[in-house]
Amino acid sequence: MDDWEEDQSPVVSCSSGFGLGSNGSDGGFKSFYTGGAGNDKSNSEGTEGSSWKMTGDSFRGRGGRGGSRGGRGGFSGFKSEIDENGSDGGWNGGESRGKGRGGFRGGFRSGSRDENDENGNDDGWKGGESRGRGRGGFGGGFRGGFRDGGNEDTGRRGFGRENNENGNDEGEGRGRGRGGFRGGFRDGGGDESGKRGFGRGGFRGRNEEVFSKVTTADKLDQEGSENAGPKVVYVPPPPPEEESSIFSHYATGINFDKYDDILVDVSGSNPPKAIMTFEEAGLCDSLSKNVSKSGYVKPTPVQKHGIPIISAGRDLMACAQTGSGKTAAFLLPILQRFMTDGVAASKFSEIQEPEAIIVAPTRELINQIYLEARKFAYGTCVRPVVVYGGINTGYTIREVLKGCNVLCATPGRLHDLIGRGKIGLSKVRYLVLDEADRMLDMGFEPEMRKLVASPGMPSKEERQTLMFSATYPEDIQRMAADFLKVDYIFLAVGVVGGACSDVEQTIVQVDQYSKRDQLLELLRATGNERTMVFVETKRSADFIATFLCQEKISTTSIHGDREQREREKALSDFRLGQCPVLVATSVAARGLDIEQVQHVVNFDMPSSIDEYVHRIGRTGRCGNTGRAVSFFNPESDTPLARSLVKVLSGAQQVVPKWLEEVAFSAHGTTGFNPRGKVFASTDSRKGGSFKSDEPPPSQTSAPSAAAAADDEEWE
Ligand SMILES: Nc1ncnc2c1ncn2[C@@H]1O[C@H](COP(=O)(O)OP(=O)(O)OP(=O)(O)O)[C@@H](O)[C@H]1O
Repeated sequence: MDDWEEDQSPVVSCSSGFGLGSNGSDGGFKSFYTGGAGNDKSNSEGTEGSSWKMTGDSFRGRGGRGGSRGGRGGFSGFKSEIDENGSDGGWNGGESRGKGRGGFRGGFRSGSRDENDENGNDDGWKGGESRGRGRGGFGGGFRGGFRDGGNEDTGRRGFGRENNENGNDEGEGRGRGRGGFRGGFRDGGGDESGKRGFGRGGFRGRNEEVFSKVTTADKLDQEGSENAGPKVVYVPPPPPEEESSIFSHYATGINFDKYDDILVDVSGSNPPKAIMTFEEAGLCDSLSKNVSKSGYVKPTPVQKHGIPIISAGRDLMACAQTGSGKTAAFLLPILQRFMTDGVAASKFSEIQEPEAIIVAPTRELINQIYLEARKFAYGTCVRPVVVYGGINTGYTIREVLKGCNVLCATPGRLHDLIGRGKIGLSKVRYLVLDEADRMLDMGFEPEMRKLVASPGMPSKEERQTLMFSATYPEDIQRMAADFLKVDYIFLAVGVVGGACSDVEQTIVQVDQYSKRDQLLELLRATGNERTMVFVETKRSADFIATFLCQEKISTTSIHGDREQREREKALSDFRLGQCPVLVATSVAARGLDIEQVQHVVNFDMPSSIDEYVHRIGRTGRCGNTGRAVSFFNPESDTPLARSLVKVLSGAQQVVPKWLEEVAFSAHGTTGFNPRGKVFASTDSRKGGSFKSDEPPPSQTSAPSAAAAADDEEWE
């Protein structure tokens, strides 16, 4: 990536006001405009840091902010946006064109709204254009055109046409740029839509909200700094206040009691004895009440073992199958300790020092963990807070400063708040890594190392570190040991990396071109049952969602190119059954606990077997049964065959003959016993016996290459 690209601040949102400006460096120029309402427009060039502000009479909120940042010798990018409450209507547009090194690179994005929803989110239409030439040619792009993203009450004026209930956007794009074109007409709607437009093709403009990895996330939401990237305006709806919603839960399934039969392996010196009931956990009254209000009658194995281990002050690396209650396994003992020892009373302070920090890889997952923490802490003095990217920083900071005992965070936003001096680490007693293998893989490992090395963070000897996942590649286990005390306990419930046996897994051999028809057939057969369809790239998520909508299957989608507001709306529509089909990338593969997901479809096979295990684990949770159908294309998915056979066998599933043959032919037969004991519950300190059969990276499958190209959307 060249310097210029690193300098880009993706456009996050656009809404009201009209802004035009630029903010350059290195011999470029810098200017900034904060505009109020309507058509006000500023175009300031060549002024270092000039700025002006106005507040529109007719609008309550601060107006849009527009700016374009330029790299050396030019400028690029544009953003326009609203304030955190987004209460202002009007319209907004922005344009930027500029010269980059050796050429132009620029962008334009404009937006407008007619009416806001209650959160002030920008519905209505948005349009945008970005044009420009980068080094040696075009590096700009276009995204937008007309975008009509409203709900029923919005988005009916302006240029946008009436949109579907899902708020999917329709846009027109034109442009040239490196890598082609993305735009054209995009129409991703529900029943009423999806008929117009040319889909999304080719080019992908650069100034979109695309990456939410830490480095970008740090830039994303910086507020109050002219040098910063665009301000994120989204403020999520407040969490439920009524007890019935806080404690709403789904019933455990018929296989819940079978959890007791799962083999458990606890290794490490002097592990505390498991508990058999919640009463034995010694929870205080409030917690006990909250546990029963949550519908928990008896602990799952990971809770039976995990709770006493954590209560005894031991570090823990725990592996248990998807949907088996890992979240409560770490939350309950932490909260109990806080109740026993006391925590700082929640009160406003310019810096908050949480006693527990929980990190997870995606925004939706950390929010879910927060809601669980809030549920179990209900009626106690412990205040959990959640922070994640894609929502307004000012709002987030205000929430944190009100008091924070348990901080649930995605890494990018966590580091941002630490950097701003809003979070101090010196009181941290618990550090929890949920989806620990993901938190320690290449993407997040540096962030985690940075976190534990941050000023004030107690050393591993002085804090308790807890790691949870359903999968633990051995190399990650070894690395995880760097974060844990030497005598940590390794807890494996069932087979490490094994799939949940309550999910009936079917592998269907397909070729690339028959997948869509097969998906359609399958979804027509499942009717209104809730189904998650996993695809490998963000682009195909949009494409498949659009296709299904055109086929009158009410579908929504979630992936990292969608704004946070859209992501949360999609999830909520899916949860509520308004859209029974959710097309998702791996951003939704881990941790999400959604009631009544009966089916998972792997439209594209994932590139790793662990990802497969997490994806299919979105169904068959908490003793309920579920089904997973996976489209296996031998042309691209063969490298996964052998691991897949093992996972199927390990979960007592039927292994198709053809898959065994593919697995044999791909890897030879030495030592291959598809029916044998396929996994061991293995602590890597014992030498380990879990060996991945996935090929080394050079042999990765086509989807994984595609995914790499599309990049992924972890927070
Ligand atoms: N002891 C229990 N009794 C009844 N329900 C439970 C119990 N423990 C957890 N649950 C419920 O089971 C569901 C799955 O729990 P949770 O999300 O913690 O699973 P998980 O192991 O973290 O899954 P994943 O690996 O997918 O992250 C949740 O709805 C949770 O409330």
